[in-house]
Amino acid sequence: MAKITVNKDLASERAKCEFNVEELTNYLDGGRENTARRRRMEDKVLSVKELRDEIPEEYLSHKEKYENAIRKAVLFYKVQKSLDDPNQSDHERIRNSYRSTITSAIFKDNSPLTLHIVMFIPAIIGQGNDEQREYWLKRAKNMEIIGTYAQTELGHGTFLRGLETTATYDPATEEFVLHSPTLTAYKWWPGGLAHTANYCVVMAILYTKSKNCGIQPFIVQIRDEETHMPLPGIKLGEIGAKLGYNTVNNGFLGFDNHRIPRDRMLMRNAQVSKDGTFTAGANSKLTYGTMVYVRVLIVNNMANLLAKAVTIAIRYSAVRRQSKLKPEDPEPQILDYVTQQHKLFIGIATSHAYSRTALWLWDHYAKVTSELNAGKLDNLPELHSLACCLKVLSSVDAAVFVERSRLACGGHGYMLSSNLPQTYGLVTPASTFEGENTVLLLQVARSLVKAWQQMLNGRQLAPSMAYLADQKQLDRWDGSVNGIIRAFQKVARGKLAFSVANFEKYQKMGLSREDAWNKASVQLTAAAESHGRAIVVQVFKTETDRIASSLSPPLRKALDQLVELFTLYWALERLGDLLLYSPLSEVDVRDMQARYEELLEKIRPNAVGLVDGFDIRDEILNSALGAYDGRVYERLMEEALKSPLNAEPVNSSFHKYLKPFMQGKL
Ligand SMILES: CCCCCCCC/C=C\CCCCCCCCC/C=C/C(=O)SCCNC(=O)CCNC(=O)[C@H](O)C(C)(C)COP(=O)(O)OP(=O)(O)OC[C@H]1O[C@@H](n2cnc3c(N)ncnc32)[C@H](O)[C@@H]1OP(=O)(O)O
Ligand SMILES: Cc1cc2nc3c(=O)[nH]c(=O)nc-3n(C[C@H](O)[C@H](O)[C@H](O)COP(=O)(O)OP(=O)(O)OC[C@H]3O[C@@H](n4cnc5c(N)ncnc54)[C@H](O)[C@@H]3O)c2cc1C
Repeated sequence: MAKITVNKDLASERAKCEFNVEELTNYLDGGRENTARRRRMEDKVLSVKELRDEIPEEYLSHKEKYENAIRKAVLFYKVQKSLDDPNQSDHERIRNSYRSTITSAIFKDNSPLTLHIVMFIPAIIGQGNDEQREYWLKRAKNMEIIGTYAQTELGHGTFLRGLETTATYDPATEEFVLHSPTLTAYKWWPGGLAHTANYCVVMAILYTKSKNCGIQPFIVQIRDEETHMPLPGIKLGEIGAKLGYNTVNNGFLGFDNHRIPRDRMLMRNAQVSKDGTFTAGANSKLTYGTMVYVRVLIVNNMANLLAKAVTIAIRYSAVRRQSKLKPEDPEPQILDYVTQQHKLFIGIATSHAYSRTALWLWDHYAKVTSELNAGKLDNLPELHSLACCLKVLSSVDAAVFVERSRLACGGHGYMLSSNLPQTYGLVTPASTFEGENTVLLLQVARSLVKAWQQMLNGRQLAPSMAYLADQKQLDRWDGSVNGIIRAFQKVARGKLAFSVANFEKYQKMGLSREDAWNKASVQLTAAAESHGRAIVVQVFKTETDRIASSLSPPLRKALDQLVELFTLYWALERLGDLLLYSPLSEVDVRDMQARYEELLEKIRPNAVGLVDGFDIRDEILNSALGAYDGRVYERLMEEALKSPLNAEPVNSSFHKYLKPFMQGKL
């Protein structure tokens, strides 16, 4: 293997690191064997030359980008399949791949098959009865059919009960008639829907015996399996260029009285019999299960995307020298500016916080799902609330810290060759898709208000809300991590109590329950956000303590510093709340600030080691600024030279327009 020359600043950063980077990687992967397995998979995928782009994607046309993405998606799927361990359960397969970011090496802007894997197959698993699973899963898993999840419409994304697509049962032919009565009823957004999928799970309002039976899932063929032409009665297309996700092939879909057989309604929860009799499921919200599943996955996805961005920004900050700290000294590495550390170290800590939280949530999801399969529904409301609030917080924080990583790279962070703009394009839609964040916070608030009433009635609360029942005030400020976690719980409790009181006050003033809720909703969403913060700091701390106990002291210390930094960062961000709801004094604030600055200093020598520990290969980072060797300037120039405009010294537009214009001839 050719020896790589590493930038000397990066090399000396690596020499300074106080812990064993490989041990950190193994910790993140969940063990040495998992690291080895992940690397084997990466080696295998990256050895396929055809999966690499000859021309940078950004110089392709919209159409070429899609065609190239499909070419690679097919090949990538085959390589992945050849590496699959058939003995793993679906749960293990997902858990074991939580650190896999190899898809990013192939697609800068995500794959057109994402929705097939992430929603179509899970919708069949979650919504299909045994017979339907048997038939459709085999076809979907073998890629004999490609599907997506078509729920959102041009006129409605959030409000599912307001969807306009109808599925009307016709007992005479034992068929459902799918129809889009208006333009706003067109399905709009589903990934892969435009030109990739030939099937989809369509969420539509079911009518049988002239009754609205609510939103139900239907598996619908939309294109001919041979010719790929849209079937009669189906209008399909692409929704156009977007901020990101441009290779995901998001589409629109309209139905003109399109008929499908009765057995195409996915009938795990509710059923329609041959004569049109509707049997409701145990809980109508089980129909929303696919969204819960994806919200859980998003938390992990956000942690991985943030790890990527912060790896790029930290390495770049170790290489980049700018300005002067002291007049007599040379220009320092920008990583030596404490403001730069403040911008970036929180990104490292946040990625750790959400990857720990994501695993914790995934295990919780798996437990509740197996209960649901056994007919026990008691823990569904808590799971829904947790998935909503952790999806919201992880997506908001990832978007903020990815963008901060980009800004921290100055002008070069604006270059597509840094891969930071595209990474932002991948994190920011997560605040909207799978439930718009404000709307999901209102769902969390709804569950908190309910819990509050249960507490007042002396009933037991779900474990993640149990802290609400602790009425004791904090008698003194405790600045330890555990002390701050308790303070965050007091903040969440206090804000909830305040918003419930206002919600009730507005009703007493004569507003309807709905109007009072709307009027109190800014406070309610703030309480929901605080609840989420309390959960994340607590899970981050307890899960790190639990898993890191057997690590070497230097690594343990580095992880404890990240947990403390994360906790202090949010305490300092939320000073107003803490001053209102905890016994925090001005002196305590000064102490916290001092400790925060001390932590930045302690983390500084380990910063490059910490991002190296994420073990994200150059091919996955795809960044001129973030490569392992730190050849930032050389790579920027190499990438610049790939611009098609650099293929000729004089562009034809000079003779056509500029020259006549400058010579006054145009
Ligand atoms: C760590 C392991 C990870 C491993 C990772 C492995 C590798 C995986 C690789 C990559 C993963 C990458 C993932 C990222 C890519 C993702 C691409 C995503 C593409 C996007 C797709 C989409 O966006 S699909 C469309 C999504 N749409 C939405 O989310 C719509 C949002 N709206 C709603 O959900 C509802 O309408 C809303 C909840 C807002 C309101 O519903 P409504 O019927 O009006 O209900 P309401 O009256 O308000 O409440 C009634 C009652 O129901 C309860 N409830 C609501 N929802 C649920 C639910 N889902 N489950 C359970 N209960 C629910 C609600 O709380 C109320 O309860 P009560 O208060 O009455 O008790
Ligand atoms: C990249 C991307 C991929 C997507 N992929 C898919 C897909 O594969 N399949 C699919 O079905 N959908 C998909 N979607 C659609 C996505 O799920 C919706 O955009 C999302 O659910 C939000 O709905 P909306 O766009 O209708 O926003 P709206 O609900 O119209 O929200 C607009 C504003 O109104 C506010 N608002 C709405 N309702 C309330 C309320 N009750 N209280 C307070 N404020 C409210 C929101 O907070 C927001 O500020 C995708 C979207 C994106 C961006």
